[in-house]
Amino acid sequence: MAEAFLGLPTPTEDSTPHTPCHQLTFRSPSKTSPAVFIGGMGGGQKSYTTNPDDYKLLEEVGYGASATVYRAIYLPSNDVVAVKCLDLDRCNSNLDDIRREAQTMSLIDHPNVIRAFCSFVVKQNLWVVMPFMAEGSCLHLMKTAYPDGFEESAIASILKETLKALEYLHRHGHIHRDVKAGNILLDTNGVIKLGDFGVSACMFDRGDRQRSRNTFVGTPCWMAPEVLQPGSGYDFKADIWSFGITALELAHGHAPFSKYPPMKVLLMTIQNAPPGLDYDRDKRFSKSFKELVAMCLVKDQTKRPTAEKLLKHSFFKQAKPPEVSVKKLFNNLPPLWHRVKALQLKDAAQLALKKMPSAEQEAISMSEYQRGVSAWNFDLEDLKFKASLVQDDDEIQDMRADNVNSTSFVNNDSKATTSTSEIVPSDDAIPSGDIPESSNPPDIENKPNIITVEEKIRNKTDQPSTSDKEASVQLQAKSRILTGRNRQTQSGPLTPGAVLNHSKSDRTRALERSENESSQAVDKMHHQVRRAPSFSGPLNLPNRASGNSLSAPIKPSGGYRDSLDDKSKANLVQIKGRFSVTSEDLDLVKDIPLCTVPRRSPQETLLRKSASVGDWIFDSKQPTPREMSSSSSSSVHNSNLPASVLMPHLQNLFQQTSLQQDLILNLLNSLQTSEVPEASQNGKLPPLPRSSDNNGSVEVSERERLLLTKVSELQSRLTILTEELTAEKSKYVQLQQRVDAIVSREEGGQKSEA
Ligand SMILES: Nc1ncnc2c1ncn2[C@@H]1O[C@H](COP(=O)(O)OP(=O)(O)OP(=O)(O)O)[C@@H](O)[C@H]1O
Repeated sequence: MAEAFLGLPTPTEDSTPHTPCHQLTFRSPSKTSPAVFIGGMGGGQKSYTTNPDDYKLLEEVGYGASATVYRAIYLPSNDVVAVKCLDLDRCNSNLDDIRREAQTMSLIDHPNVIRAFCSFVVKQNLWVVMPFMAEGSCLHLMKTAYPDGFEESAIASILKETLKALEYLHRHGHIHRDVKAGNILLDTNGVIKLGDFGVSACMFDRGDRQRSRNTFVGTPCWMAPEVLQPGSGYDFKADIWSFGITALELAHGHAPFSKYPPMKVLLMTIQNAPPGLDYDRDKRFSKSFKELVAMCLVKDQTKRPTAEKLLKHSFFKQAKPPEVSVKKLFNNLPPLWHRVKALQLKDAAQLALKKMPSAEQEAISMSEYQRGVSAWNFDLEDLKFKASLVQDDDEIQDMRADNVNSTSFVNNDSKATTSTSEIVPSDDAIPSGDIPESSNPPDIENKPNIITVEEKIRNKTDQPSTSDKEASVQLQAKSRILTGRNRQTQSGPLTPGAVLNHSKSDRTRALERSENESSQAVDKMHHQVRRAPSFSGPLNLPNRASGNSLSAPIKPSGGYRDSLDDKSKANLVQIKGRFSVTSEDLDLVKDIPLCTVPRRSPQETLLRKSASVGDWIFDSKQPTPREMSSSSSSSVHNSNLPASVLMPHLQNLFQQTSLQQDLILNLLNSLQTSEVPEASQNGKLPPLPRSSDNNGSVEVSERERLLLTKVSELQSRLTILTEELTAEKSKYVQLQQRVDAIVSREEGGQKSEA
């Protein structure tokens, strides 16, 4: 099996649309060039074709950051399958990468890991055909019927099966990177499989993806600290951390820190003691369960046990077969698709509450978060910077209380210890570039998926919710029926351009949505949920990208060049680093505390306020004050122009210089009035923004260094300007006298002529 992961024999290309599905085939809608590449499927399985017409898509049973999952009928055999429709236009990976990952996914062969029967492309979607897990994910189940989590016997079974899956993947050199309740799938007979491994996880987790979607959305609740640490590598032990978080999620109905905004979650994960089960609050859980969780949630990844070792933990000795402990959880529940609809309605309602314009970005994050979707896509520096700006004392107080209550089982040496009653970052809780790289286990010979944090950061989401069971039962919406044929007629041929064409895809999906002939009201709400992250542009399928990149408003988050859409680019005035200014944003200059600075037109303004975080940018296209003053004065000196021309020019120069001086002074005042100048004069860094509980452990960010440098530059420029201004003033006075003399001379001459 290891060979299967590490390298595949080249499969034979198949160009017949209806051949049994041993291939991953990229197919054009016209079917004239059906086979672009081929994947494989292990022998001894049922055959599935790569012809989309052979699949009748029924109800939607799930959706995530990048995909929508449908229950479907495979018409040739009447088998019920799940078809995951992955949105390829969210992915900048080339087709070879996708093929490689799809091949890997199709070769997975373990009873606890979802495998792909086959995959093929329909328009800009990759369809992945896989077993249908009729009870959906643990997350959906909790949201529907167990908002406070499952009982321990069910948790033990679920975790044990999940751990078997992880042990298998790790043994074959793979990191799942998305272990969470939303990816633990359940079948009616109690079978448990870990999903979302392979195509979506791998193909999107490349640097390209991050480049295409640079703004953070979502929450890093499941992410291991080392994944969040710049410069520190991580390995399969990151999955063990996520597994521990998942254990807490199953126990409480939500992941730890899930009530906090993503930015805070990131800081808390890095700085706080690890979360855990509390001896008092979690009395219903056994000591061995608490110990297991504590073993997984050790910040030093080298001290986390392997999946193999964890499987031998005493907690799993008591685990019953899932048919006994898990199957009963589904009693009396409505069908999965009704539950999913109900959850979507609820999401829509919650999102509607968050539609305050000022909270748009937070609404995006929280919406995704509540839906339990995740993506590995945010800019860590941006995130940290935003996190450092979070000054919500109330929430920080909550955080303290929460940690006091919940973090009582801290284990840094694989031994249980009781935490103190306040947040005291342990050594390994302090972000540091010194965190040791974990040594790779000898049994993993190949790690194609091991990545560095600069390339990709894991981002996972969840939020507790109450039961939707009643609402689900009441739902009488008819099922939407979309056939592969219908879908296929809705867009042009598949080309690389089409695959990456964002707006086209969106339009296509909007058309697909409009096909829905049933349950109009429900779907309207549904669409609102889907659309929510975008806030503009065409209707989007659920995905995080829509919320955080191309169509998202750039003002609240600060846009990157890559994430600016065409419209934004058209208005672009200036981009410097992460700060961008559009023509619309120029008006924001009015936000400067202009106590002493007269309002000027944007064209005259040299320093502009960024739309993103109120930073300032110097417009290099415009002449610097020095250039202006020198050119002005030289033109005055060398000119034989008449006074009537010179005068306005000099007055303008004088006014501009004064304004610039005022502007710079004003800027300095607005920057930590007393601290910054002092610090810069002393050559020290100014104090950093801190959350109240970090004990001074926030890293000095590159941005802050840049800011300080900029302040120093401004100060020296101010000094120069002041000198120049003085010189100009005296020149002005002299010139004024000369002009007066010339004028009086001319007047005298005119009088004498008269
Ligand atoms: N084989 C399946 N059978 C039934 N339901 C499924 C199946 N696969 C996925 N689902 C449902 O669809 C949801 C989304 O699927 P999946 O997690 O694979 O999508 P995704 O876009 O990769 O999500 P994310 O990246 O947010 O985890 C799952 O949480 C689950 O509820």
